[in-house]
Amino acid sequence: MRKTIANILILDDNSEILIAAKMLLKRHFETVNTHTNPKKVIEYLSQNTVDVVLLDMNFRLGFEDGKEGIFWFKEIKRISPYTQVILMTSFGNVETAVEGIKLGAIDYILKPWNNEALVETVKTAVKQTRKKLTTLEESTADQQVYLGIAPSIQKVYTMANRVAVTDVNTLILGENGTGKYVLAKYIHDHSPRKDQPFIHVDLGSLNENLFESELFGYAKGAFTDAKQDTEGRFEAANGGTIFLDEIGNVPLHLQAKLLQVIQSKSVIRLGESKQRAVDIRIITATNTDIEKEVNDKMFREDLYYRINTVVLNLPPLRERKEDIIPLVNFFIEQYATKYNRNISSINKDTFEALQQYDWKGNIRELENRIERAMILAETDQLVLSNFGISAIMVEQSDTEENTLQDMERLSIIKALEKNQGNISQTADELGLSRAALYRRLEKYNIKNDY
Ligand SMILES: Nc1ncnc2c1ncn2[C@@H]1O[C@H](COP(=O)(O)OP(=O)(O)OP(=O)(O)O)[C@@H](O)[C@H]1O
Repeated sequence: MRKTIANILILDDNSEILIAAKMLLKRHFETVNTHTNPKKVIEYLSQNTVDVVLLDMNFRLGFEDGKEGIFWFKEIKRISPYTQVILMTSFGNVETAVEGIKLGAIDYILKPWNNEALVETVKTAVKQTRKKLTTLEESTADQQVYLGIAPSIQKVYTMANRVAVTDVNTLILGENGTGKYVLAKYIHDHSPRKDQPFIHVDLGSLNENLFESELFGYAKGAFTDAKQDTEGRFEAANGGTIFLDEIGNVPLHLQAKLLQVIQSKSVIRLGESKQRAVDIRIITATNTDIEKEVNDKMFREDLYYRINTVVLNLPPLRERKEDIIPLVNFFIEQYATKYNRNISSINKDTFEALQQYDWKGNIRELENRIERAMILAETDQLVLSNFGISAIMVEQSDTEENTLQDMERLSIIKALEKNQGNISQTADELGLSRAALYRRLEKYNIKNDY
């Protein structure tokens, strides 16, 4: 059975209910998580996109009037307005559930539930969330992008402007949250294909069963659930751009199938033999060290050379610290509008701490933390605790980085000494290219006067 790609969260204090609901829903939806603690759920929602929450109305014995459910329902909607909430209630509490519906819950179900009805209710809710998110994506299609002042990022966007007007295959590299999707969309929006579709496929989230049917489409009857002829994502992108995200996570045998489409610019739907030509521009991205994957024979070399005509390297945020404060201001402005908050300032110490913090999750983490701060702030000035960051975390991230950098500096000096300043031998010993070694000598201000 084809599972619906969706993230479902079930929140109930009764672990038996959680197990039963998870077992049922896991058969129909890609990701199903459960939780007994509503506070943890709020934290999870501020970091993740959740399509649907199934929310129990009563948490503690003796508090069975459903009021707690309403409280947590409001919290969920405040943190994640696009998530749909289905209330779970017992017969005696229908009135409170109806109150929840008036406040915006999509539906309620009575415990014990009917399995089929529950699955259908969740499916309808997922569709609603998707509709809202698509509208949101469309309305933010020409959302402002903060390009950045650091030379490393400016180089990337200058290059992006140049490749945008061509059709060359472009590979975007960067850690999680560095803006690979944003850059791919930017290239599309600045290309002659901008009025045609931009199709984003997260290859990492497609399991093997879905891979071919999602990408290549299928003919009616090709498998049990194939009720009608359906085009795949490559065909949907015809005339425009397809963005193949997380390409480094595709298993070897499926890489061959991708290579074939990229080479021939045509697809064959499952259950058909007819080739269908597609006019597409291909942008790929990964956060893996793809060259290493190629060397380790985990990624096909021929596919790598197909996709990497131009490579754009997005630097992590900790290596472009000059962009942290402008990005903070950028997101404050966006979320002030979204949450209707009159916040425009941060105290100086907080600014400094934000700049020191190492942002392992890059721009995504920064954006999430600012959104959280904008929701939680009690005054019109943001303080560090609103970001969920403590002074200790800042200090640790700073010393961790320093220690690592100190260690790297020291090992370079030792290797240089040992090889009496010979750059090629030193680079070899350190497993670096000559260029990479020169960059580090400059970065750590090491003079090679051996
Ligand atoms: N230049 C930018 N200007 C404004 N917002 C940005 C920029 N780059 C990234 N962001 C924001 O940061 C978040 C992460 O960006 P994006 O999804 O493009 O990163 P990614 O590298 O594709 O992440 P992942 O590898 O985890 O999929 C998004 O919410 C995006 O809106």
